[in-house]
Amino acid sequence: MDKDWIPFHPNPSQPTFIPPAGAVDAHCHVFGPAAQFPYAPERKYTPCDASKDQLWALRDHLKFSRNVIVQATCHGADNSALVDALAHANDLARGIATVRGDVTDEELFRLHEAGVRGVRFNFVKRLVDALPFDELTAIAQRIAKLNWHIVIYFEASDLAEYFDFFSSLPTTVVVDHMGRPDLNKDINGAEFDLFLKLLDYNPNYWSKVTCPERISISGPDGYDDFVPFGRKVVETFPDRVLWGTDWPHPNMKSHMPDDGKLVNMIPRIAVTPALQHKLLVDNPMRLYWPEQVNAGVK
Ligand SMILES: O=C(O)/C=C(\C=C(/O)C(=O)O)C(=O)O
Repeated sequence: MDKDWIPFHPNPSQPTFIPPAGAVDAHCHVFGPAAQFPYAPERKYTPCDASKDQLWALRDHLKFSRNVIVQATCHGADNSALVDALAHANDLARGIATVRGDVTDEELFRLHEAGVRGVRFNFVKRLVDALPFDELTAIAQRIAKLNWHIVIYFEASDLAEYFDFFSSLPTTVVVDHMGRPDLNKDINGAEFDLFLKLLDYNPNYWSKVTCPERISISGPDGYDDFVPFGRKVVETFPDRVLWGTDWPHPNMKSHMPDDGKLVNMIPRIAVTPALQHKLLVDNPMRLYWPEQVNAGVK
C-alpha cells in the first residue's frame, strides 16, 4: 500500500444509534485482497487490502443487514473482487460496477446476474481520467435497458460544468457524498444551491448523505459542520437519499474515522424514526432489492 495510506479503523466503537431492522450500508468497497484480485495498473492509489469478510464483520458489528458495494477506482474496470464479494453475500449485497465503452452485452449480463445494479461515473480528477461524455452517454443508454442506475462522483466546484450533461442522463442517478460540498461556503450559497437544484429539477436524482469525514472542516469531534447540509438534503428529498459508511475509507489523509461514530451521525441528519427508516431501509430496498419489496419481503 501507499506509504502514506491510513488503514481502516481496526476497532470501531459500538454505535449508540441502533439502525432499524433491515438497514442498508449503501456505500462501501472491497479492496483485493491483492494476491487474489490485483489492483489495476492505471490506479491512482494503492490501498491496504480490505476483504469481503471484514466488510461483513463491520456490517454485523454496526447492526446493519445489507451492503451496496461500489467498485473502487483502485480496481479500475476489473470488477472481479466486487463480483466475488457479491457471490459470497447470500443476496445481502448488491454492486455498482465500473465499465468502459467497449464492455460487452455478455459482461453486462454476467454482472447483472452477480448482483450488480448500476455503474459509477467518476469525475474526481485525483482518482480517474474521466471518460468522454459521448462514451458515458452510450454506456448510460445501454445500462438503462437493464434498469440499472448510475452513481456519479464529482467535486462541487465542477458541478456547473457538468450540470447539463448530468441532467441528460436517462436513468436514476445517485450522487455520491452530496457532491462534496465546500463547508466553508454558506449552506444557502450558490454552490450548494446548484446541487439542490440538480435534485429539484431532476426527479430521477438521488443523493447519498455520506462522508462527513471527507467533507467536514470542523473535524472528527462531531463533524458538526456537516450536519446542517446533511439534514437539508434528507428533509428536502426524504425519498431519494441513501446512507453508507464508505468503509474502508480510501484516501483519508487527516484521520481515519471510527465507523461506530459515523453511524451515530445518522440521527443528527435524519432526526425522526420515519426519516431514518426511509434513509436506511425503504429507499435502498426500493433501489437495490425491488423484487423483494414487490414480493413483500421484510
Ligand atoms: O470512497 C469514496 O467514495 C471516495 C473516494 C474513493 C473512491 O470512491 C474510489 O477510489 O473508488 C475518494 O474520495 O478518494
